[in-house]
Amino acid sequence: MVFSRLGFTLEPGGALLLLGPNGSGKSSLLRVLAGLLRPSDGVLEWNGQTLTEDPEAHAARTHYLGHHDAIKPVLSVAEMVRFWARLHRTDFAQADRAAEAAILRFGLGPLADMPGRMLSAGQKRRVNLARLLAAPCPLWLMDEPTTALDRASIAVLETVLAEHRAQGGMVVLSTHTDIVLPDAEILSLDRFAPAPEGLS
Ligand SMILES: Nc1ncnc2c1ncn2[C@@H]1O[C@H](COP(=O)(O)OP(=O)(O)OP(=O)(O)O)[C@@H](O)[C@H]1O
Repeated sequence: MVFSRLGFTLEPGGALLLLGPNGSGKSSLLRVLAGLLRPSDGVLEWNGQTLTEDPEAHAARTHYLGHHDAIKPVLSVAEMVRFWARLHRTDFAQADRAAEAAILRFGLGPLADMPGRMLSAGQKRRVNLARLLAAPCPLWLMDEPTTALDRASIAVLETVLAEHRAQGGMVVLSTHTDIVLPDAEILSLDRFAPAPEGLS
């Protein structure tokens, strides 16, 4: 067991910051919240409806950014972001405009035609972050999103997070570094570690 007796509620515009040492369960909790991992006990609800009742609806309203960047080596930056934008919209012209705006927002304009295999670690991470803006979703689940980002890119991300929340979006984010997330509720995973055997 990784954690137990853990509970929280996230309101529109809210943010939850997951903290804790390596192995305390931050990624596991994010995967549970994304519907990728089933908890052995407990429930997750969205507006009173259990997630398992309609997993596709939950996937459609959720962005999950895990440790691995979803980068195709042969696709260009523009093609990858456009792919994500089109996946979430029916109006392709609108999707392409959103993709372009997302690319510019994360400073990827000069790299738009660069194939994924030539990107640096921080550039790959920025392409993944551009997905957030290219395809609007209310719930952002982010596993250490600042990894490999330079200070300027972290500042852009902080602004993007604030704008998302100002529009009623929600964020659950794990990190080992400092990130500005005003009024975020803090969940320290080590507080929910199961008691060692014999002490429970
Ligand atoms: N697929 C799996 N099967 C078995 N155990 C796993 C699996 N994935 C993770 N674990 C274990 O669950 C625990 C929590 O891992 P998790 O990746 O959630 O931690 P974390 O808090 O995100 O760590 P880090 O800060 O290192 O990213 C660890 O002890 C890990 O070994």
